[in-house]
Amino acid sequence: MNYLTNEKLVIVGAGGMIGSNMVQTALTLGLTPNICLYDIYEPGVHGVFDEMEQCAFPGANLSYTVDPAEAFTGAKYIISSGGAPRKEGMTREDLLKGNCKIAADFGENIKKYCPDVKHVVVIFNPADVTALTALIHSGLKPNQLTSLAALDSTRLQQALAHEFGVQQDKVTGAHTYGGHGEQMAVFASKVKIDGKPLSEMGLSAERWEEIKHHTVQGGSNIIKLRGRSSFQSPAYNAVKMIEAAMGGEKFTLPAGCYVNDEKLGFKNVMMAMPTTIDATGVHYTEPTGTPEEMASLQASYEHLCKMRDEIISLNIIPAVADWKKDNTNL
Ligand SMILES: O=C(O)C[C@H](O)C(=O)O
Repeated sequence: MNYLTNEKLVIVGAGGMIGSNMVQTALTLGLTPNICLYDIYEPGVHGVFDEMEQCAFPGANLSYTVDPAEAFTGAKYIISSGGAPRKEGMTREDLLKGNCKIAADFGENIKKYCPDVKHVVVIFNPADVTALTALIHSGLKPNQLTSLAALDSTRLQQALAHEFGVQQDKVTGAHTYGGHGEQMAVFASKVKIDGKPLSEMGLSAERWEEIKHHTVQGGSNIIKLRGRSSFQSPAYNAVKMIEAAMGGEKFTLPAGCYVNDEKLGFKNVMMAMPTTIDATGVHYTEPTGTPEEMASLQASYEHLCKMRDEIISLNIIPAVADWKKDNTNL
């Protein structure tokens, strides 16, 4: 097996459904043989470790631990699904306080044990705010950390593919920006169906609203269908982001990234933007769209600011001016 790199990848929350899927996907895609499975629940992570070894991936060099020092030391790439998942009837934001505290500890562990880590992906909810929390506590540079949001774009792509009876990869430009929550901004203006602009496909305004709703409710729909929150699609998307950061196939779906941009008017938040992830990290470009789309992005941004300010008021992250003193990269 030719792996992309030999550097250490740590999967946080490896004993859970998302975590175990990430381990398997990373090995199947041949990212690195050196994967450390970390979780606080020993039997769970031990069980996943045993199963992964029993898959007998050629050349794999797996380890598992419940000790953060052992897990993080020497890590060059980390994906964390280490927060609580939501249950039916909850929004992602109901997890804000508990999961942001977990994200703060996660960031501190990075600072303490692996400050030279290359790229980190945070995918537990509300992902934009947990990722911001981890970034602030870790001391990493903004282009070294991304969060889950791409899933909303693949859901939009899926819905449009079904609508027009085309293969999913024939739908391009189906992107959502802003937060990975009820206030995400779903953009239509760049969508093409098999090369033809969506505006020329005869989609009614009413049907577009339904597709938008399906996209926004994508995570809740999985919970209704499966009785638990999604795990295969976030796992796959997260591993693809790390693959890109390792120098593999570029990741071009909108990922959550840190934005502090006077010109764009988006300041001190993590949000989904038009992004590319490659071996140099995550890079964003300016989102463009119709006035309505830009207004929905502005509303999504303002909502993210409110969540950020809530965790500042809970002392989980410092006030903006203070976090900039602690992490001059931001
Ligand atoms: O919706 C969830 O709770 C999980 C994830 O964020 C998703 O979008 O599927």
